Amino acid sequence: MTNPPGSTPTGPSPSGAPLPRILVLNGPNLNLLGTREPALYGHDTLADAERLAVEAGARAGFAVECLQSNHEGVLIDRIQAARGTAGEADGGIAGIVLNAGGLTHTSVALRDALAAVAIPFVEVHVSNVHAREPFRHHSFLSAIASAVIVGAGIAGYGWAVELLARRTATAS
Ligand SMILES: O=C1C[C@@](O)(C(=O)O)C[C@@H](O)[C@@H]1O
Repeated sequence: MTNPPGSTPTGPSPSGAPLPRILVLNGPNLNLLGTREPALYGHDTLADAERLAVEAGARAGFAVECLQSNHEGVLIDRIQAARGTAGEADGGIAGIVLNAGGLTHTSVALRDALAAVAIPFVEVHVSNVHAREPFRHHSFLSAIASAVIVGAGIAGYGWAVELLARRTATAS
């Protein structure tokens, strides 16, 4: 269900006004969800996770755009492109759900991009990273995240969208 950047799978609101958008970004190896180390990550696929996010967005009046990439720069480019778009005519990006995979534990550049755009984001991990190897206990992203959801399986994607939708509605 990975959509090209700019797509709005849930369409305009009944009034015809564009829906605000939530961007669901997945990093390296998350395209393998469902077949990758199922004892750790379960059998649900990335398409299943994205479907939960789209459905949660639709219930809350948000369009959801999904992108997965194994390349750090692609993720950073998409985050940068979202900067300052929140009020734009196409709805703009009001929030980001991010599972950065292994980049979570290594990428200062991804953190810098998120800090630069100042768009609220929820960090999601399918597995409980704190119950795993020590190198997964540190995240470069958590300190600047609105919230962190770990170990809830793919349910975390739907909850993250719901949380961003609520917080965005409260903030405006
Ligand atoms: O790729 C991943 C997946 C992950 O982000 C998760 O969703 O549990 C946890 C990371 O440590 C790992 O590198």
